[in-house]
Amino acid sequence: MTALTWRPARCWCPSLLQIFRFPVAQVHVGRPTMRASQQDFENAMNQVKLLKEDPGNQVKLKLYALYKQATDGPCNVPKPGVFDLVNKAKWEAWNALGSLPKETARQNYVDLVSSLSPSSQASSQGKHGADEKTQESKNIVVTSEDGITKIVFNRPAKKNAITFQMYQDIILALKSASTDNSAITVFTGTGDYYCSGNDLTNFTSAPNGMEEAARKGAVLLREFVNSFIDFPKPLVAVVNGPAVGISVTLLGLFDAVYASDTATFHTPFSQLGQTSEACSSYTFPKIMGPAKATEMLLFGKKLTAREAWAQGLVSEVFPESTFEKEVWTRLKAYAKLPPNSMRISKELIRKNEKEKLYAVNAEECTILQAKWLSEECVNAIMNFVSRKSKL
Ligand SMILES: CCCCCCCCCC/C=C\CC(=O)SCCNC(=O)CCNC(=O)[C@H](O)C(C)(C)COP(=O)(O)OP(=O)(O)OC[C@H]1O[C@@H](n2cnc3c(N)ncnc32)[C@H](O)[C@@H]1OP(=O)(O)O
Repeated sequence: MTALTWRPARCWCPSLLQIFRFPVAQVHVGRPTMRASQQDFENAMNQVKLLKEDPGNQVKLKLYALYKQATDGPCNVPKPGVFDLVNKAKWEAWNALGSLPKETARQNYVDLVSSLSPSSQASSQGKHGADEKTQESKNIVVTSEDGITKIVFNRPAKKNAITFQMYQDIILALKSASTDNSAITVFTGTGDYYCSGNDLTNFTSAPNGMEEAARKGAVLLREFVNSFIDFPKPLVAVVNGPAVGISVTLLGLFDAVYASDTATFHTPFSQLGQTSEACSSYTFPKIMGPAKATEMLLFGKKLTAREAWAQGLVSEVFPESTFEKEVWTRLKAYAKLPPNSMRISKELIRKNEKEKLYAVNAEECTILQAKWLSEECVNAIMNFVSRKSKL
């Protein structure tokens, strides 16, 4: 990205003023601890003007994005042209905040400004030292180190099944990672599983009835998958063990997938009375051809890591004994590549597909919303919950 000029307190460049007015320490994943008042927000804006050191382009972009979100709400202007690099980067940073509420943006802005004390400025300028923990919720852990933001499914006692809260945490983690200092973002799992897919008990607690739960589930799923479609940096899956359901279908939206030879890939949607999601009804036939996609998505055929590699879903398979070492060594090297080149190349690959992906996602969610209310699905889930069936 073209360097964004930093002018300390007394010599503001009017054309860049908007960028520097509104620092964002970090986009909090999880709930803000308190609400910032308008006065806190204005104080923070004044504090920014007093910063003596340039906080770096990434922080300036975050400041800009949070300011716009806090004042104007979600991004509502057309995207600048591909060669208008600075305005495009600003637009992307703002747009990446999606529907983040104004109050949350204001709070994040205030938090960011207060974090830009001399001691915290080093990390916000991308000087990666020791492991910099950016977010931790119980079941999704996010860390950033060596130019890599790592998002970890961390619920090994339940084979990393994804709860309703985890979907929301991942959406926020991706938003934050899209504008942090890292070059690439990686998903992996704790324990023997990569992820066992949707937590099937998500369907069993519906205080306002199943129809309402299914409606909310479809809205959440659509936003969740869109956050993968839109993610601007290289997105890599380090599949450390078996993957089930939505954790498999999402792989079609990743840029690279590295698998241990202990990994398996299983999408038992028909067995569960459900249908495909995460755009897999489009990406899987495209990746592996319709005949192989049918075996997975309709018949629930489980693939070994090598089969998944042969069908183009996995980039490379490593022996379990050397998996972690080899993969992370490679990823650290990739993370040193010029980040903007990688982003732009990804954009070139993704941009012709985006409208199609949004449309497929929307349709899959509508169909699933109805399927979740079907007898086939309810019975399958009840059988799992009452321990009558397993994959
Ligand atoms: C209406 C509201 C909707 C809201 C939904 C929001 C969006 C959803 C969108 C996505 C929809 C669906 C896509 C999918 O992902 S479908 C795939 C779902 N996954 C499964 O069917 C896997 C079920 N699990 C198993 O079959 C087995 O557990 C296993 C993974 C094969 C592992 O077997 P194991 O013998 O090695 O281990 P096990 O003892 O069974 O598991 C240990 C404990 O973990 C619990 N657990 C495992 N997976 C899940 C899961 N997916 N959901 C909930 N719990 C899971 C298991 O119950 C054990 O718990 P406990 O020790 O007995 O307490």
